Amino acid sequence: MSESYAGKAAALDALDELAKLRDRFVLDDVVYLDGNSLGALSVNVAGRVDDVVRRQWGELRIRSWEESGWWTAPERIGDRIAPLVGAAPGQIVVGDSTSVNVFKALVAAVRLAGAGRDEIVVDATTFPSDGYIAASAARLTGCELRPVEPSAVPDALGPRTAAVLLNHVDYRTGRLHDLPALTSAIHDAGAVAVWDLCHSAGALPVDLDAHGVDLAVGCTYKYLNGGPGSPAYLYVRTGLQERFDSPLPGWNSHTDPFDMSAEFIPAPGALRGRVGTPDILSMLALETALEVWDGVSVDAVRAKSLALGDFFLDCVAAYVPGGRVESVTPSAHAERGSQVSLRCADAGDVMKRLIARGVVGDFRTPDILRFGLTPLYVGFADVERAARVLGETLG
Ligand SMILES: Cc1ncc(COP(=O)(O)O)c(C=O)c1O
Ligand SMILES: Nc1c(O)cccc1C(=O)C[C@H](N)C(=O)O
Repeated sequence: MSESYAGKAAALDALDELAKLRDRFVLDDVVYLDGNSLGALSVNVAGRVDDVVRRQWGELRIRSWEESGWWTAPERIGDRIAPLVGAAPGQIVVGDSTSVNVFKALVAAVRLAGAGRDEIVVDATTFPSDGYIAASAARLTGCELRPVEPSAVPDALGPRTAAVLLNHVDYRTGRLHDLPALTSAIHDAGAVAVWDLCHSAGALPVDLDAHGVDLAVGCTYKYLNGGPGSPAYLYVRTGLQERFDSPLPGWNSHTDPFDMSAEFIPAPGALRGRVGTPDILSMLALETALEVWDGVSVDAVRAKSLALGDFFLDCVAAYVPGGRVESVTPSAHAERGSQVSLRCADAGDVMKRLIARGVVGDFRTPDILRFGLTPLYVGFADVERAARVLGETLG
């Protein structure tokens, strides 16, 4: 049986048009299925960081803010991310962590919603940071916080709803939520839609502009491979930019930072989503990491991601003794992100054993084995091996 799945994997890899992209990354013979936590290093990054450190910083020093394009990096790199999430230029700035951008977006969303709306709806299954920040944002803005399962959000909306914070893909189960339908329901209720794209950007089409999303945030260290702690991003739809009132106005959000005036006059457009001095080393590493996307279509990435997920699940069904694992990731393509999550007894120990045998995924409490599928560098033979080693580990 193992040979037949190995044979199928080889045939699928031979037909895979994205397979050649693997050479753009620094990889070894480990099966790396943790790109949904930390994406792999792309080959161009080390040289760029070396140049930024030695020449731009070491030799040009302060001149680099202008001459090396440091000052405009947040919006320039935002525009580089924009096509990957279906956004026209001028709507994304890069900087700060996702958590900080969730705070900016959510408080700004409540301010955009206006008087009389005093309720924040938050995804009840959310990644913890978003939940903690939503609770704090609610206290700060005098709103009530309502945690609601994403599928129940339409029924929970009402005239009091100011803002809704949702995850596009659930970090634990890999479930993809219906962004177009939920955004539309939120708008019908007169509220502002804020989406967290951490687990979807770079893995599947998001189409922010087409679906009229108001505000969005995401990290860049997962499917965008920006590196550990690489800066996050904030999307502010063009039509809302002039009313976007950031709860963190810093000198970099000002229309004329070097005016150093006591009065705050927000920068035009998405730039007002900036706060303080950008983290240049991480930001320029990210800019270089994004070069791997040159000539790559997000639709092709999505098609491969789904095929990898289907094949992995087939291999798991074939190799893993019955009843030892249960997929909590929906099988329907329209409901699946780019990971497969398996519920498993002793999942923490099982993952340690997999990692010791060269299959790297991760464990999420209480009982989830998480396998991230990054189509830019994961192949069908990788997922066949992962399932085989899982079967041997549990056998
Ligand atoms: C969905 C989601 N939101 C927010 C975060 C937090 O991101 P950060 O650590 O960049 O603040 C993460 C991951 O850490 C995440 O998966
Ligand atoms: N940001 C991370 C980190 O610095 C260390 C380990 C993991 C992470 C993560 O991103 C976790 C991730 N958001 C998750 O989906 O679980």
